[in-house]
Amino acid sequence: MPAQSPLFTDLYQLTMMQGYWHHGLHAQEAVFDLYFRKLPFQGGFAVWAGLEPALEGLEGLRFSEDDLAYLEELGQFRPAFLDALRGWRFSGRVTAFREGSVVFPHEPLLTVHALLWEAQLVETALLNTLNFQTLVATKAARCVLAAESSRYGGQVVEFGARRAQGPDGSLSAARAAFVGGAVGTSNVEAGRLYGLPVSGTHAHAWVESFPDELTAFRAYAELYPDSTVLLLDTVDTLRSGLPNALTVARELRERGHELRGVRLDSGDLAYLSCRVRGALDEAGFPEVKIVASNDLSESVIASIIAEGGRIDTYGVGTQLVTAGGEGGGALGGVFKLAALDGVPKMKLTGEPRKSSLPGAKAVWRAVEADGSYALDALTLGEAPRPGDRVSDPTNPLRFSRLPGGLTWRPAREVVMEGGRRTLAPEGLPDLQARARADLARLPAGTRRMLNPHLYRVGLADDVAALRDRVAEELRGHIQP
Ligand SMILES: Nc1ncnc2c1ncn2[C@@H]1O[C@H](COP(=O)(O)OP(=O)(O)OP(=O)(O)O)[C@@H](O)[C@H]1O
Ligand SMILES: O=P(O)(O)OC[C@H]1O[C@H](OP(=O)(O)OP(=O)(O)O)[C@H](O)[C@@H]1O
Ligand SMILES: O=C(O)c1cccnc1
Repeated sequence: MPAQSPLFTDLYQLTMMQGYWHHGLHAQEAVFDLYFRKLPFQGGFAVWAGLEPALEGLEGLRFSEDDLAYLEELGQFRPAFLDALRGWRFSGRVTAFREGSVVFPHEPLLTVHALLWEAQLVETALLNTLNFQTLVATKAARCVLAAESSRYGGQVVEFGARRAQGPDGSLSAARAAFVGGAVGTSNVEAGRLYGLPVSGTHAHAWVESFPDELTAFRAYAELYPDSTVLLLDTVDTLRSGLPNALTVARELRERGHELRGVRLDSGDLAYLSCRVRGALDEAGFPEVKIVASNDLSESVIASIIAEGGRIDTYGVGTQLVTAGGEGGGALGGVFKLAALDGVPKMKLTGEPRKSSLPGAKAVWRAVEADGSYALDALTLGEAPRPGDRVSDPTNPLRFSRLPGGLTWRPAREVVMEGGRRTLAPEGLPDLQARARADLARLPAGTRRMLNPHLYRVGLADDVAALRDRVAEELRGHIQP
């Protein structure tokens, strides 16, 4: 959900805001870039998500009288500054990748051109929304790529509400998982809020609440004759759940209905799914789907498929909504000042990996003749040309010359002007479709889970030269 309160920010943004205002610096034209330095999950790509809620949040940002009263209570804010916040709104321009695009480290994913005090305030909420949703959309895309690698096909449903980082974490994870390719969620409120398909089966407690498993299965099927998915493992998957499900499937058919599916929730899911598939097919129920759950992740899904598993739908909870696994947990996106009143700015710092790129930059994506993506490049404006040199953002010693035969497209567009969205809100199915199409355009090695090929983002010489010049100027201030 968008964080629309202007108090959803770190205190220091507000204290700096007051400081800029106090010193008459607040109305300088600032340029801030939002980017991350490292791909999550040791993967080869990220799926950019959260832009819609982020823009919605920016557009609606206002200080209410309650907000101002609370700030006054904190005792650090002067009445004249609080007065200046009355009627304040975000009036900047935002340039960004379209939501659902595949994105890579070191490229500005979103750039804010705004008055310094406006841009400073919105850092926290922008990073909160975009870091988390990009992380979860990426995790979902990884699970979906794994599921779809089966020759029988496979889909992913988000099951994580009970294990998510709080109610708001669960809702935005459900949204982001859908952008990344999940077909729906078990979270009904997420379904309502975002218009996502909701689906589900039943729990062990249902079976335990009846005298025996068959009675429980029959009772559920009676109530939901066209959408029943029976959980097989409360007693014993193969020796009780499966035969009872077959009995119910036959009884439903006699009444003119079909059992929708069965769910496996423990044991060796590859082995069990093969046994269950075989039994269902043999009994004349090839259309009954097999759902699996139990601490699934992209690597477990890939393993089940490599073992010949026959699962149609993977219900992924904890690992998806908490974006677990190596290199997961959080996306380290940052928001860095790149220019102020036209003067390029950068952070140098003791750790070269963490220095930022000064100047207002354009991001370009090179497309091969067959439509696949070749590399991205940052310039100070112009499209890259064949023969231009591009260097690795973290290592100037690694550079190459751009080949010909590529079509260079601006990777981003203006999505907000004067604090108002210029891009009509896009539907979530469109965002999911964009993610799917973009992933398909990546070199296959970049989509690989293990040791993926690293997609190249290069700095054009104008960007690298500006960085070196600003860095040199900053070093000039270092005390001998
Ligand atoms: N064929 C498989 N290949 C790889 N991993 C699997 C396979 N089958 C299941 N797993 C995964 O192995 C892990 C452990 O499975 P197991 O059934 O032992 O879980 P458990 O948590 O001990 O069982 P329960 O949920 O009944 O307590 C789970 O993450 C599950 O998704
Ligand atoms: O495992 P996740 O990916 O988080 O997916 C959701 C899990 O939630 C349910 O389990 P439940 O809460 O009943 O716990 P249990 O299966 O561990 O007993 C369901 O049966 C799944 O196993
Ligand atoms: O519908 C289900 O089967 C479900 C939903 C949430 C978590 N575990 C299972």
